Amino acid sequence: MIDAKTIAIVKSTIPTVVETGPALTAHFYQRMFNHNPELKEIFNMSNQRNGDQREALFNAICAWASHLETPEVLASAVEKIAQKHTSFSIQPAQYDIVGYHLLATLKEMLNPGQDVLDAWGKAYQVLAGIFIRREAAIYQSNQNQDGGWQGTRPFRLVAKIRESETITGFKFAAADGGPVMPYLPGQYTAVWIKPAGFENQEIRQYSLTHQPDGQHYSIAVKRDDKGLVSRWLHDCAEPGDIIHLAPPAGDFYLDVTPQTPVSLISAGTGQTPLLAMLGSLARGEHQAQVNWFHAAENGRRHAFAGQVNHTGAQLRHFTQQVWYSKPEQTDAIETGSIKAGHMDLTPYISSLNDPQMTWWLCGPVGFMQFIARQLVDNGVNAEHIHYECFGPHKVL
Ligand SMILES: NC(=O)C1=CN([C@@H]2O[C@H](COP(=O)(O)OP(=O)(O)OC[C@H]3O[C@@H](n4cnc5c(N)ncnc54)[C@H](OP(=O)(O)O)[C@@H]3O)[C@@H](O)[C@H]2O)C=CC1
Repeated sequence: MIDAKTIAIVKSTIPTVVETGPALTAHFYQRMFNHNPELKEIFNMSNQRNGDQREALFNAICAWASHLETPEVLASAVEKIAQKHTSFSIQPAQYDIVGYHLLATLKEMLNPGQDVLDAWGKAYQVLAGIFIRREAAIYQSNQNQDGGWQGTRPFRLVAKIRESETITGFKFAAADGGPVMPYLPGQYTAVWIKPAGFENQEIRQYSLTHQPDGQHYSIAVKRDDKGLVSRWLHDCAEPGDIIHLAPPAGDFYLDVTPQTPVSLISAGTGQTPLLAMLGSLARGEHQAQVNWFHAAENGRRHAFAGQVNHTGAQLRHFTQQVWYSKPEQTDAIETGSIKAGHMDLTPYISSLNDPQMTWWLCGPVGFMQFIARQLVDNGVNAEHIHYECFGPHKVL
């Protein structure tokens, strides 16, 4: 609980902090990486370069400062971040480092006086305590599961499967040959790598694409010409290689009754968490309607078509529609379920808009905004729309 005086002081300084925003976060990160360069092994340095990480930290701090009296409003945001932190194996001592540099940054940039620094210090300690306790609980729960572990565990790459021109699947088994803990459909693992030639260790989250089998984890990765980790996985990783993985985590997972209708809506590699959801619906012999809507550039870039057809065929009530934004002559447009152009759900929403329908979105943020707008404009209850942004979270 934070006392009223502290809340009043922190709140009174929010406008100054917002005004100084980008300069403040730039100073903070520069300071922290200068003094504690070991943190470069944990932070995604690509997100540092494009500013996403800075924006995310700044937004999180402002959200916290604005809701000091009602922290429960931030419960789902806290859970999302805590889950992600566990895949980075964040430890309590790292909160002390961040807190130290945060206060030093406020002092150096704003020189607001000791009362203000003390108030921000107290508010930060409370927030850090919430994360530390939640993350400790997740670590403990992972450790206690059959096949669970804390931190990272060496896995052997057992298969590398080309799923489209740009997307490749990677299947891993624990290097010790032991079982691996289950996960919920939609959760991710994190890949930890530092191959020769990398300046820092890099950690990236990838959604788990298949059903838990107690022995393997499968992910799928789009090769990004500028992406350090995706290029390494595509171009260098070979079956037999040892790669370290974090335990599965994430708060975006399918949690529905067998009677709940489900629409899974994705673009590009955004389909990866939804593939696991589709698989779990088939495995659970889902009673209600299941719809698969997917956008890809063209047939060469349309991954997992076979897996979706195969899984969909096991479902009692299944429909599928696919859109190609840049179709090629060889693509069978307007035959079967493939259309040209961007995804347009308008013709489907009214027929699908069972009040119980749940909508699960994953893809580029702009795509999810585009689809969420179509849904909401056509009367879908926003509370039935679930989505995930990889990288720092955005509100649709
Ligand atoms: N668990 C998670 O949260 C995961 C999230 N992702 C995210 O999913 C995204 C996948 O990206 P990627 O595979 O590169 O997708 P692409 O850029 O290849 O896009 C796939 C399709 O979506 C269309 N599209 C993209 N943006 C829009 C838009 N604003 N409105 C309408 N249609 C759009 C594209 O059309 P066009 O050709 O016109 O661009 C294309 O047809 C990434 O942002 C990634 O971070 C991926 C995996 C897991």
